[in-house]
Amino acid sequence: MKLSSTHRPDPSPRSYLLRVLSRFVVCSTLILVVSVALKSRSRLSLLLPHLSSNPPTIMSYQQERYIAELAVQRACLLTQKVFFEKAKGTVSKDDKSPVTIGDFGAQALIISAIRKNFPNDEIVAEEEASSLREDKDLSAEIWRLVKDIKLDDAESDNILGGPLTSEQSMLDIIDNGNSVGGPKGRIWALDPIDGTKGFLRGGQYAVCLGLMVDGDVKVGAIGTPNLPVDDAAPIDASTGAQQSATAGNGVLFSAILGEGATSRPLASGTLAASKPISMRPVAKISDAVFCEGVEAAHSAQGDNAAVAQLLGITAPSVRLDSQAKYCSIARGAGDVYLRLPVKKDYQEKIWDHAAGDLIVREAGGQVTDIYGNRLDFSKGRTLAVNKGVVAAPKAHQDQVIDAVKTVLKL
Ligand SMILES: Nc1ncnc2c1ncn2[C@@H]1O[C@H](COP(=O)(O)O)[C@@H](OP(=O)(O)O)[C@H]1O
Ligand SMILES: [Mg+2]
Ligand SMILES: [Mg+2]
Ligand SMILES: [Mg+2]
Repeated sequence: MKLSSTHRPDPSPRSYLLRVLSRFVVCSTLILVVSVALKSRSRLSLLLPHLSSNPPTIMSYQQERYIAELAVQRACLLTQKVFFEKAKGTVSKDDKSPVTIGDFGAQALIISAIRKNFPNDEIVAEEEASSLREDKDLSAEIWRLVKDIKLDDAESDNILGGPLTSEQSMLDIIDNGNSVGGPKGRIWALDPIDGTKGFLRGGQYAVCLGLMVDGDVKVGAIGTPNLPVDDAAPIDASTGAQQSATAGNGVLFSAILGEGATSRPLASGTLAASKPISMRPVAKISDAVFCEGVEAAHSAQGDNAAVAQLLGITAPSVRLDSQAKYCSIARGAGDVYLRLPVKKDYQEKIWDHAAGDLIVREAGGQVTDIYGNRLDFSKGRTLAVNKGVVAAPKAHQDQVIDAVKTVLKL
């Protein structure tokens, strides 16, 4: 009989078994290869997020926090040196606000550490070097200071890139903080000395660094060399320049989004041990203690007092310069931070708030503007769409905002 081309004779049981077996082997090898490829891709995408079509949910920022804290700690060695000098090399900026050799020097040291560790990141920093390029004596004075600052621990100092190489490179590094900011990418916000007026007066000041990713603050670190290490040390309500009799002064605060806030004593080498911090539970808002700025030109103290009165708060407000206010309420030394606007057209600067905003929120607080909107760090170098700042325990934020709206007739 002639066989058609499609017709095959029935296979023998042996060859049939062999065919089934070989198909099974091919199929299972294929399944294995595909599943291994998928697994390693998802593992890789955690490290290289651009490989994944969905952004990874876990991104820990531990390294960024570590570098930020170490860089702030090193910069505080410089600011502390200048703090105890009578002449702080103060010059007046175009807006008439002061800037000292401490501000310039701290900015150079911190930007150099960021450049070394995260060379592709952008930086929005408060100061720029144009006045130093015209004032050779001041530039030389800052360089004399900066070149000798190092952490006691050589390995930690090397991680930050070691000493800067020349006066000229120091000026260029200071000008690296000129990013326009915005809603995309990794951008650091740096205030080398926040509360310069407090720094000059002998009060509180803070060295502040935050990392924003796509306009959202992910990491914050703040060094406050004049805050007491002891969270419960009494604060002088009129000056804020208190001394702790026991544990001494100098605290380093930090936070990572979603991972809580911590504090540790400021050290001079490796980082000291940290502990979690949180806002104080306040049963009734009338029990709360207000923090506000010392400078009447920076926040409306009369309006602050009217809000306090409306809320039934009788304790005197504690006046502190700088983001030490955010840090204080984050560790329960005070409960509410009010920064009600003095001038209608003033735009708050992102470096004055980025790190403090995150530290307070991670300690259990809420931070908004006077309308109750979250601070928006994606609008450039200023908080262009916000007015003023209100920070309070989460449970009481709405009540405080209502009082603010009543007092300001919003
Ligand atoms: N009219 C104004 N309203 C609000 N903040 C102002 C202001 N003029 C200056 N500032 C900011 O207030 C900051 C100090 O805040 P505080 O009064 O809470 O200590 C200053 O930071 P620098 O000291 O870094 O320049 C400056 O950026
Ligand atoms: Mg300033
Ligand atoms: Mg500032
Ligand atoms: Mg400043």
